[in-house]
Amino acid sequence: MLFSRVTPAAKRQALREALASGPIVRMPGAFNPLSARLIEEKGFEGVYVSGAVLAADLGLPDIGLTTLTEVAGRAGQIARVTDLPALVDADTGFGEPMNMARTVQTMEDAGVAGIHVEDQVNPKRCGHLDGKEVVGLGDAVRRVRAAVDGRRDPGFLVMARTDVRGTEPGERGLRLAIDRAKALADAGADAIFPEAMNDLSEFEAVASALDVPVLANMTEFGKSELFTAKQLEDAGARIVIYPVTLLRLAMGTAERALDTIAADGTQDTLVPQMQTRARLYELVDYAGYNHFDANVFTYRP
Ligand SMILES: C[C@](O)(C(=O)O)[C@H](CC(=O)O)C(=O)O
Ligand SMILES: [Mg+2]
Repeated sequence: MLFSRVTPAAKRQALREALASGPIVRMPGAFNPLSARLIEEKGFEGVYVSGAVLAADLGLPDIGLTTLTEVAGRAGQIARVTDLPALVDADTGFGEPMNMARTVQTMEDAGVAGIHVEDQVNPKRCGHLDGKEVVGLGDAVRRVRAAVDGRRDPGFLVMARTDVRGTEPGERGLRLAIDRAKALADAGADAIFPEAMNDLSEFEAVASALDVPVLANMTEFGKSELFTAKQLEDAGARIVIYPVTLLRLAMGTAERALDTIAADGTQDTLVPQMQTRARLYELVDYAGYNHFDANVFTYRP
């Protein structure tokens, strides 16, 4: 049935082991619990819970309006239906360092495997937009230290994201981002998310300068080209996220479908593109609930 029997501690361990060796860890963004089921079935190693998706889902821009309670609630709903580890976007930590400690503990309680916290000022914005601002090194380090000190499960992954790359163009921006990443790793971050890298050589430069795993963000319509998992792995990245991909595809399809219904007066031509009723029931394990009540699953395709 639709819940995971793998404990949060075991999921955290699995993520750490996968990051330490073997192929790159691929994490598509789950825009809801159901899509997390699909991600697991298709053989991915983890699910990503995107702040941009969560905000968009609520009809909000991704500028730090969502609350810890909202994000942890949704992340927990996603984590409970999959055996995969979930990595959650904790934006700037939902407050000052003191809040950061509480953020980590709330995320632990939600059963997720780890979070990333970024060094942008509030209000934050998408890491691939221009005009971002970051906090000073001292504040960025304090956020990471508070997260690391606040966690109760040492297996819980605290990833530090730096948005410094996007604040300065050229070679200097990259150098500053690497320096910041090193300092955040020294402060105790288990992994680094260097945001808005321009090309593969930049991922390579960051990964080779650090002893901790590095994440590559393959968001569409951003600063980075869309590299393959293999290319990123060869460049030294240990984890790749496709944060908004499924939502963008689903919304693209929804928009076109509405146009078709409005134009034709029926959705009839769209039915072959749809996930069938049978497939949906399979994903939610409708039949499994018969264990409690044999009259529940009466559907025959
Ligand atoms: C990864 C990210 O933080 C997210 O919230 O998913 C975003 C993605 C996006 O807006 O495309 C980001 O800042 O890169
Ligand atoms: Mg985000």
